[in-house]
Amino acid sequence: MIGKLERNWIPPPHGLYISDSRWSSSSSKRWKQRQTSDSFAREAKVQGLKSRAAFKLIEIDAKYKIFKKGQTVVDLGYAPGSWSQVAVERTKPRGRIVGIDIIPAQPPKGVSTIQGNFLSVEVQEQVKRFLSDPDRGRPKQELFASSDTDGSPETEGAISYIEQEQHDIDDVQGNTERTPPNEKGQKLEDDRRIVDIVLSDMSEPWEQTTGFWKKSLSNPHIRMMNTTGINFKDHAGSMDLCNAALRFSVDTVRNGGHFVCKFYQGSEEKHFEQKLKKLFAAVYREKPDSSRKESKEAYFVALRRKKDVAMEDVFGTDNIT
Ligand SMILES: C[S@@+](CC[C@H](N)C(=O)[O-])C[C@H]1O[C@@H](n2cnc3c(N)ncnc32)[C@H](O)[C@@H]1O
Repeated sequence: MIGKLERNWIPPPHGLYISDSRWSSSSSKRWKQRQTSDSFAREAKVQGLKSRAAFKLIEIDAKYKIFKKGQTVVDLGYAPGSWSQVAVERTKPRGRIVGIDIIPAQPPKGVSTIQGNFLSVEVQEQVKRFLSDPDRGRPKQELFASSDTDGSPETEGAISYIEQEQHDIDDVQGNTERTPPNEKGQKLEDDRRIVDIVLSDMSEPWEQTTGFWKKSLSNPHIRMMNTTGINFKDHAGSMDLCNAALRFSVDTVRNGGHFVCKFYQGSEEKHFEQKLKKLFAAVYREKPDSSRKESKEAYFVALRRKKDVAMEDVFGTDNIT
C-alpha cells in the first residue's frame, strides 16, 4: 500500500474541519467526526499509513527533496509512525530509520525504535550509542545484496560499512596520519556524525481511542509535552523540544545533512531560527497544506549542515550544559 507514495503526490482537497482545536471531555467525539470528514485522514487509511501526519512530510519532501537512498534518519516523536513509514520508503533498500518516542508504540516495519523522553540527556546518549554503529538498524538482507533493482543506493558522503571497516584497519595499522595532524581532530569529529536527517514532529501525543497509557503505572502522558490550546504554553513547550532536537543535531548530523522540526508559533521562534541559520546553509518555514489551518503548528526545514560549526557557535558559551 505504501508503495503508492509518490514524490509528486498532490494533496487531496481539504475536508470540513471543526474549528475548536482545544481538547475537552467531548473532544474525542469531535476528533472522530473530524477524521471521517478529513480527506487527508481518509487518504492515509487508503495508503496504509499510520496517520495523516505523513502528508506533511511528503509535502516537505516534494518541495525540498531531502530523502535519498541509504540515508540514516532519526525520527523524534515517531509514534504512531507515519513519518517513519515515509522515511523507510524513500531511503530503501539500505536506509536505516531510528524512531524515538516517549510513549510505547508498535514500530513500523523497517524502523528501529527507542522509547524514552527525548528531553532526557540519558535518552539522547542512548540514541547516539545506537547510531554509532553505522550497520545497526540497517536491513541485513540488503546489506550484502550484490545488486538491487532500483540501481545503486545513494550513500553520497556517507560512511559505508566497508569504509568504516577501512577506518578500523587504518587505526590498528597507524595509517591515520595520512590526514594532516591539525585536521585530524576535525576529521574524527566529522566521521562521528553519521546522521543524514533529523526529523522532529514531537508535540502532542497521537489520539488513542483505546489505550494502555491511561492505565499505565508510570502514567507517561503527564510527562510528555501535551498541547493545551494555550498558545504561549504550547509555544514554550515546543521550543524546549526544538532546542533538544537541535543540540542533538549539532552532535550527530553530518556535513550537508538536513533538519526538519515542528514548532508552535510564538515569540521565541525567531531566536530559534537564528540558531538554525548558524548550523545550516538554508532555513525555511513551512505550513504544509495538510497541517490543519486552525493549528499554530508550523515547520522549520533546515538544509545542508555547514562544516566546522560547534555547539558554542549555535548556542553560545552560556548555554552549553
Ligand atoms: C504528532 S505526534 C508525531 C506523529 C508522527 N510524526 C507520525 O507521523 O506518526 C507527536 C509525538 O511526539 C511524542 N513526544 C512528545 N514529547 C516527547 C518527548 N519529550 N520525547 C519523546 N517523544 C515525545 C508524542 O508521544 C507523540 O507520539
